[in-house]
Amino acid sequence: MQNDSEHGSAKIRELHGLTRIPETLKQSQHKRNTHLIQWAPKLTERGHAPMELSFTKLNGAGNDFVFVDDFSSEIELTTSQVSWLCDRHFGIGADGVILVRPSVRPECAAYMHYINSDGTLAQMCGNGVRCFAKFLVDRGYVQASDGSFVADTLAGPKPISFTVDDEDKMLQATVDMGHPILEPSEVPVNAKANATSPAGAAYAREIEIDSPWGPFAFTCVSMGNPHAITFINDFNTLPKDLFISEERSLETLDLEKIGAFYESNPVFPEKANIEFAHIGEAGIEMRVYERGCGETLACGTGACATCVAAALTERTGRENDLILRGGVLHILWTEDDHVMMTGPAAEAFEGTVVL
Ligand SMILES: N[C@H](CCC[C@H](N)C(=O)O)C(=O)O
Repeated sequence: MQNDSEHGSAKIRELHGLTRIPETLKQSQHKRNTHLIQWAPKLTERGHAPMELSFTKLNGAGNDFVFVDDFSSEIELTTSQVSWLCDRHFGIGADGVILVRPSVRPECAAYMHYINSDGTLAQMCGNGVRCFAKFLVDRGYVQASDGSFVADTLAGPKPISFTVDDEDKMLQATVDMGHPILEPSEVPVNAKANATSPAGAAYAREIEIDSPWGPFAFTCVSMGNPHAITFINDFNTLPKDLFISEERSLETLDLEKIGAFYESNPVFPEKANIEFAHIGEAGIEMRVYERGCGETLACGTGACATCVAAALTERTGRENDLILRGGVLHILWTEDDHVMMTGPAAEAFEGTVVL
């Protein structure tokens, strides 16, 4: 007969579909009789020798990342290793992992390899590339006195200018995020272009996509990665069960429900980052449900895409403060079609893990 604690553990394991206790857990349970379920791949089951991994934790406006110096280009992480590194209870905790590698482009200082917390690769990461700047400056790969460099990404080279505040160890960077991509087939989104931008580009403007809570109108913009932005003027027009409290506002919108529904909607063949925006008095208020991550406190490419969408739909001008849960990003969509993103980057701590 199982005693209560073993019965309880069996119940938890059953819930999580774990049919056996890893050896390491048996010892820990034996010693500390805990219900800890380790998601970390067991040392003895990796099929390779344990890998010691030094990392640095950085964030841009609360969008946080595990950085790894991979200038030797030897590190390949499995999906389960990325998920464990990003797990906020059993691992380090982050929205994604960034491997810093050499660039093949002579004009670029290094290449940023961004992986979402679910292990999927993404073309670009705006908050991540500002943290990338801080990582390179702090380690002397880029001289602080230079004040600028070019980062290599899957979305192409991104020129960055930066200042370093030695006092609070913060870095402020302005990144040329390049041209917004508006052609529906390139976002990509399965929708016909129904509008033309001032520069003459066809795009999907306020296309209605139905949901169990009614249709939402999305404007679709890529910054190298796909974004779908919906603007909500009056939250009281939305169903009550879309909110986590009686108050109906952007802050109480149940993003786990509505964000997840649209992130994987078949209208987005490569899924999409979903932004919910409201034009406020101090700027564009925005929350984001990210592809491959879920809700994050900020999204740089999402802030860029939302600024472009707000200007395209004549809600605002081409320069806006994007007010996110984790901070404010300043976005300018220039007349010559470059999106300039300005914001902070900070380091939290360094460490070493064994994978
Ligand atoms: N947080 C990132 C975006 C990550 C995009 C990723 N979720 C995807 O496109 O799959 C940013 O600051 O731009």
